Amino acid sequence: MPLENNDLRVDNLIKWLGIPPSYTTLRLNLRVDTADNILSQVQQTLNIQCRKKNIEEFKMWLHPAVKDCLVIENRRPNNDVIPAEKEVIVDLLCGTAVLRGADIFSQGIMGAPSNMLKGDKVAVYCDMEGKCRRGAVAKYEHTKVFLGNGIAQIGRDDYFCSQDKVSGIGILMTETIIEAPCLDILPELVFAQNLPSIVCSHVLDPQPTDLILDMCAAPGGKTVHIASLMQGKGRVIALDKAKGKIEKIKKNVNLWGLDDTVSCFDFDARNAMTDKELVKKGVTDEPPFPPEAFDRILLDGPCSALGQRPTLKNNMIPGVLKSFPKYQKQLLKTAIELLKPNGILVYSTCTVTVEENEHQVEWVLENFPNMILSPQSVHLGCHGTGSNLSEEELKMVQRFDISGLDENNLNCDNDTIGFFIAKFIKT
Ligand SMILES: C[S@@+](CC[C@H](N)C(=O)[O-])C[C@H]1O[C@@H](n2cnc3c(N)ncnc32)[C@H](O)[C@@H]1O
Repeated sequence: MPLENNDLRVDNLIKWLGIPPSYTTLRLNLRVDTADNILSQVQQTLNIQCRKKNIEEFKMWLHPAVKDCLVIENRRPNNDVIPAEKEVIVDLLCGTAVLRGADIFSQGIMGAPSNMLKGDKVAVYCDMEGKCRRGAVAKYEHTKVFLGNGIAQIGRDDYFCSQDKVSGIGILMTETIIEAPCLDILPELVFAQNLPSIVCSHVLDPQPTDLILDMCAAPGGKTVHIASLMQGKGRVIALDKAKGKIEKIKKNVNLWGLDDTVSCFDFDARNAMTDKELVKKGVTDEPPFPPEAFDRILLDGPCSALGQRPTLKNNMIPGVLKSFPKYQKQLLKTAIELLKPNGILVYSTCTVTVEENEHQVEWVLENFPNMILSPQSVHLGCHGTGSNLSEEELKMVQRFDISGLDENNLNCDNDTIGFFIAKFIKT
């Protein structure tokens, strides 16, 4: 949509950030079955889910341009959902997941009335201020947002008073403001991932003989995708600075049977290149690595995440926001040093700021004359914006731009999260 005025674009951005995308996308494990067969298994599984919730079945189809992507259409029911009398409070994280189709796990319940019994219809609210104490009984009087109604799977006493650890689904969401499938299904066959993230690994275009570095890998969504596209051959090295997240990558790698080709390390990727001593000894198989060691590198690093949808509340403070570009440059510099000549670097973020996106591309082109900006083979997003990049260069980067979304022109390629992808070749 031609939104010339910047203020209008910001208003539009804020509006759409608060609303979840109208489509859910799943990445398919084509190493174990065909796309058509996986689609019918997903359909059967979700149809059972729909019958249980007494809602219409979801429409789904294979994405015409992304071979391992299944698209499911979410719904915004026309009739208003009237809140049930008994109120359950969940935290912000859980509330956001509900808007994208999740049911509520027992651990996600913060407050529930003393008379809540198994089978009761309850209204679920998200605690916007983080003030609800676990086990609260009284009606929550701080700011809360209604998410929909659900059916309690066990009574209040079983949640908060039982000696046994309670797990599993606590509230089955049956009447929601947005109807989206609950994606806790078929983990060996499908991985819930936003469309731009799926596109990102295709842009890297990993080849079976490659040695690939995934610099900021946790929880491993793209690591697993890259290794799958390499057909279980070659090698992927996955780094993440957060030690606690490495197990998550390993779990995802293991689920799709890719342990033999992926190695995971908790390591600060800014320090992933080493001195010349190790170079003399040849390529090491753990970090740090010698210069020019990798055929392809993905830098899907830390960012302000301002493209995530829905965002019910944003806690970003200016100081933190401003710190990202400098940090990303440190990672970019290391990535460029670690890349072989003719190697490919893909830089991506899930944020909308020009400083973390187009300006970083400008910085790479200005400071590393051996890096050439390259067109992207799956290009579903818009062109870049707001920088000194030439028209030609802006066309080569890919921006999933929610500030330009138009109610009357929504499709699975544009009604998704805000995301940015740039691809470089090292000469
Ligand atoms: C956007 S997330 C990555 C998502 C991941 N690529 C995926 O697709 O599942 C960014 C990650 O960067 C990690 N990180 C931040 N600074 C890092 C650093 N200096 N070195 C390695 N990882 C870092 C964070 O712990 C976080 O897990």
